[in-house]
Amino acid sequence: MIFEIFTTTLMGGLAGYSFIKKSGISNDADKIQRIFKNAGMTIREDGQVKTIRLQRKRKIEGGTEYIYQLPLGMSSQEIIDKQHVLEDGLNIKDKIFQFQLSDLFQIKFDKTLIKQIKSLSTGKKSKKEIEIEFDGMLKIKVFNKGLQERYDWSEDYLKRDSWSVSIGKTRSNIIRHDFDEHKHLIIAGATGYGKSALLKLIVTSLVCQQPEHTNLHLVDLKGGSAFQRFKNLKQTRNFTREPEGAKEILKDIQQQMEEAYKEIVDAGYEDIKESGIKDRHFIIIDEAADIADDAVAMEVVTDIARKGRGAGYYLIYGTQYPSSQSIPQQTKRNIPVRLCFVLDDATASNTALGQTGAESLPMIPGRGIYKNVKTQIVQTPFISNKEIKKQIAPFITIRPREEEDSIEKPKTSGGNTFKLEEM
Ligand SMILES: Nc1ncnc2c1ncn2[C@@H]1O[C@H](COP(=O)(O)OP(=O)(O)OP(=O)(O)O)[C@@H](O)[C@H]1O
Repeated sequence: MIFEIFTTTLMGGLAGYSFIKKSGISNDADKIQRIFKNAGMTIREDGQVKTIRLQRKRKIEGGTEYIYQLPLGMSSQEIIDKQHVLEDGLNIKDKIFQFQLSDLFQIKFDKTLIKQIKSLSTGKKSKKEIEIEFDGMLKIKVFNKGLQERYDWSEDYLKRDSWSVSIGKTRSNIIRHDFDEHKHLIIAGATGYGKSALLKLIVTSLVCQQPEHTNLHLVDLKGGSAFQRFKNLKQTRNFTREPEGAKEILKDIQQQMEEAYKEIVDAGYEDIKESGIKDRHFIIIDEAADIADDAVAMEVVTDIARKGRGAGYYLIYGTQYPSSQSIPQQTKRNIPVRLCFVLDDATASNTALGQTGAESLPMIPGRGIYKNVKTQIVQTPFISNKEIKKQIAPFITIRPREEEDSIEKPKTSGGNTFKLEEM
């Protein structure tokens, strides 16, 4: 019976394979070339239409890399912006049943055999995903399967005594954001795709990795539920859920930051790293759009983005409504590193990321684009509230009631532990 199913499927596969081969559409290199022409990714030179030229291809883990030469006058950014057009083109089905010979060879003879054959015959294959890079040559990596849809955070991702936080996985790498190197971070994304989860993960990691030197200023304008669990951490210097409270805290931080920077410079150092001071301050704002109308608060945000790096005041700025109001131009210029989950449209993606792409991410919580030097698609680790509770438990202080009340107000001292004379 099993043999019969297998041989029938094999014959069907062979027929399908030879049809696809004949029509030339199984070949991703040909498809890419056609997509470029059809989508107008061409230039005109001496009256001729020119597009990318395939130089070579090679097998990589999970797919194939195609290496192209760009014609003079075509920009790689233009191609990166059209990644979704390429991806859609490569995933267009030419018929209901579509499988290749290689799919049949991957069948495992175990108790899932029937399921595997069924999924082949219903054509439920994983969507192909691509990554584009330009380093003088245009490299298009085509992966036969999508990125892992979820992975759980574990303690192994912690890097003790470091400001480098694990924030995602690509197919081949763990991506870490090193706050001492890249300082600020903008996190954008439509509601429900992992922004708050990532902010909680960052706070937990910082507290566990640098418990003695992390200073948190938490502005939770989404109702206070996400950051509430961090309110009584010994590292929490300020906590508010109100836009008005946020303004007061921000003004106070601005003053502290300026004093700290002056001390560093007066002592003859260029920045906090050079001074050897170990403390760092993280101003974490969840829903920046809620203070976007407040000119004073926004002026302070821009100032921290501009001057905070030298003084060790780092901004982590989350919003689900990226716009020119919620992320002013100057703030954007000073925060080149972004992590963007799926967004409503290309305009929002352009605002948050400086390029399109976030609008066509798959609707998978935790799937995002991390833009640093390179632009990479990542899956962020998932950390449960139970795990957060376990990790931060050693750092919770039970505050006397009076102090508990005052944490909503900015603290003018205590948060700033810059003591150069102690070094
Ligand atoms: N990295 C992840 N991997 C898998 N699932 C995730 C991940 N991050 C978040 N989720 C799931 O998505 C849900 C929504 O996440 P989260 O609350 O972080 O979204 P959000 O973008 O902050 O939304 P909102 O703005 O409405 O709070 C979580 O409850 C969780 O179930």
